[in-house]
Amino acid sequence: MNIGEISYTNIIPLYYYLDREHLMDQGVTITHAVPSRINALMENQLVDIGGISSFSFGKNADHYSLVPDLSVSSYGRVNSIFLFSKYKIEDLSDKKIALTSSSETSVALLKIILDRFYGVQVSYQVETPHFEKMLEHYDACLLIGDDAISAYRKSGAYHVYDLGEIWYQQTGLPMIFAVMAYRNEMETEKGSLLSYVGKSMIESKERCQREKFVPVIKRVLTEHGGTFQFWESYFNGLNYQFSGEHEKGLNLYFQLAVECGLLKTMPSILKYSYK
Ligand SMILES: C=C(O[C@@H]1C=C(C(=O)O)C=C[C@H]1O)C(=O)O
Repeated sequence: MNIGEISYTNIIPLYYYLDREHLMDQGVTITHAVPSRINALMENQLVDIGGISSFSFGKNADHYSLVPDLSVSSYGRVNSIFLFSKYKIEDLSDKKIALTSSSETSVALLKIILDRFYGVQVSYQVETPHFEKMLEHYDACLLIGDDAISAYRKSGAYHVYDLGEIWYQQTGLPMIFAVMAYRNEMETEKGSLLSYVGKSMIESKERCQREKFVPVIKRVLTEHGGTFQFWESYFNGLNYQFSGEHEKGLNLYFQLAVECGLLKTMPSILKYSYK
């Protein structure tokens, strides 16, 4: 079994307390990469279970199921998914926007927000995430994850929009950026290991929450700098559940994606029930 692990700070709580040695003994490997890469590896059956963009789950819902109770979501500001713009969002008509190549959920979310919530038509181009280079050539850029956090520190005079905040203001529902999904074959091929991995991720998340993320924050500080207070409010602003409200939020996102022509059909959300 190969587990996909997104190489961003926001998803660490779901993986932090995994017993990696035990997993290795079971023949499990772990692949680290940005979300779009994990999504592609899972589509190509090279990753079996992992945090993936919720949009990628929507595209592949016939072949994937959700590990219950897990997501990377926000009710309002997410603080790591930003549109940095030279213009106010309502004045972006006919402008050129650079989209990070690392994302699928937020790329579709931005298109939904501009089309459906602001009624502005723009042109898009996918680019390697690089704050300065993107804004040298484009009127605005979308960055996510740790790229967005470091760009925010130098965003100075640009208009900065948090997509989680806009989604919540417009819909009153949480925005689900990542889900924990597995390829359906795993249920028959690796049922007990799948169950162990899913339960371990839930336990990891719950322990991190009980500890108020302190051990995670200490590790993140050594790798990414910043202040304890910043990371504390970052992790507390994120939501790692998958409740009925999350399902509502995800279904609305999928419905709008279908209406905008970003998804072909409305996906159905299947959840695993542990035996
Ligand atoms: C909260 C975030 O959510 C991420 C956004 C994703 C996307 O846009 O495809 C995918 C996985 C999430 O980890 C973030 O990266 O800042």
